[in-house]
Amino acid sequence: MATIDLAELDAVRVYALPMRNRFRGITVRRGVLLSGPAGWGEFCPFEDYDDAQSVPWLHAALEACSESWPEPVRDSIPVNCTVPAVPADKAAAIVAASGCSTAKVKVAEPGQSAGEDVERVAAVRDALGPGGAIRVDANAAWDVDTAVRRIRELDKAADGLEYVEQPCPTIENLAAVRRRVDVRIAADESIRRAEDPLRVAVAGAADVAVIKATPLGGVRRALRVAEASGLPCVVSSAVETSVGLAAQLALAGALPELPFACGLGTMALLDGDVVADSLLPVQGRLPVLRRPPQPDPALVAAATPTADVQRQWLDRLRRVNALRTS
Ligand SMILES: O=C(O)CCC(=O)C1=CC=C[C@@H](O)[C@@H]1C(=O)O
Ligand SMILES: [Mg+2]
Repeated sequence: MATIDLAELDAVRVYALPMRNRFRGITVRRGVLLSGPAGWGEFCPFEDYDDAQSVPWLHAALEACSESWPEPVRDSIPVNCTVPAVPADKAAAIVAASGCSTAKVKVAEPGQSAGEDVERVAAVRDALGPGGAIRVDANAAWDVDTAVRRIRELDKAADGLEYVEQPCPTIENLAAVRRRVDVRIAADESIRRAEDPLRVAVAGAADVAVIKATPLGGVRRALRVAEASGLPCVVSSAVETSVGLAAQLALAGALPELPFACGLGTMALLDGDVVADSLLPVQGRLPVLRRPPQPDPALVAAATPTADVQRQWLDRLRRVNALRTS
């Protein structure tokens, strides 16, 4: 891969943006924007990722800075709105404000009950109307028997689920659940963290692959994973700013087939952005850009965290880069 060295970058800017609701246990999203000859990239591994796990995230950022993206085969992408594990009335308001006809609903949040999930999903169905599609994401929280029970309940509350994303932790668990329910199974963490993503397809564990350019090492690498999976793919974000999200849209734009809406409506989860023309869905779609959007200096300045946080992220960037090049 023809990536450049950190020393060759034109600019490095740390950002911190608040989340509108707690999501994946976080309330502030942080990362680093990098500028190179091809434009801007974003390095934003979640803070629970160690340095080795963060290496592909840096590959993704440097790809955006130093290479053009593959030729797209479509110019806009249908996206889902993402509903965090919020109370039912708030969930309905998020769906109504989104303009999207597909919603992805977080379920199985630690500390919440099965009843809260059912209420949230039912409220989302009311807000979407009968024509919309609902998918749920359990982030590997259930064992096989619990998954089978909960999926049946949620399928009923949703009046039909499009798919359930990562109900259980292991590929073997996913395969077992898939044999016992009628709802499609999508693999997310199993692909992101698996040594060999192909195993998911091989084990017959999933109907859909959730593919993320940012944690998989960039658009080109993610395209190879998508192809190797042999499954229909949904591109989903890693809750980047519009800079990193543009790479995910480039991936969605370049996939030969795109049978489902993608999980890329996530700018709505962040309270703010670093670019002026934020990639917020319009009538449920986002454009495929040919190059990353340019950050707005005033917005970057407004999102700049304390000197301590900047130092932590620049240290992290240097450590991960040392691993990348070793
Ligand atoms: O797919 C979407 O609708 C939005 C992205 C999303 O849900 C996620 C992004 C980043 C981290 C994850 O916990 C989460 C997911 O599990 O898919
Ligand atoms: Mg997921």
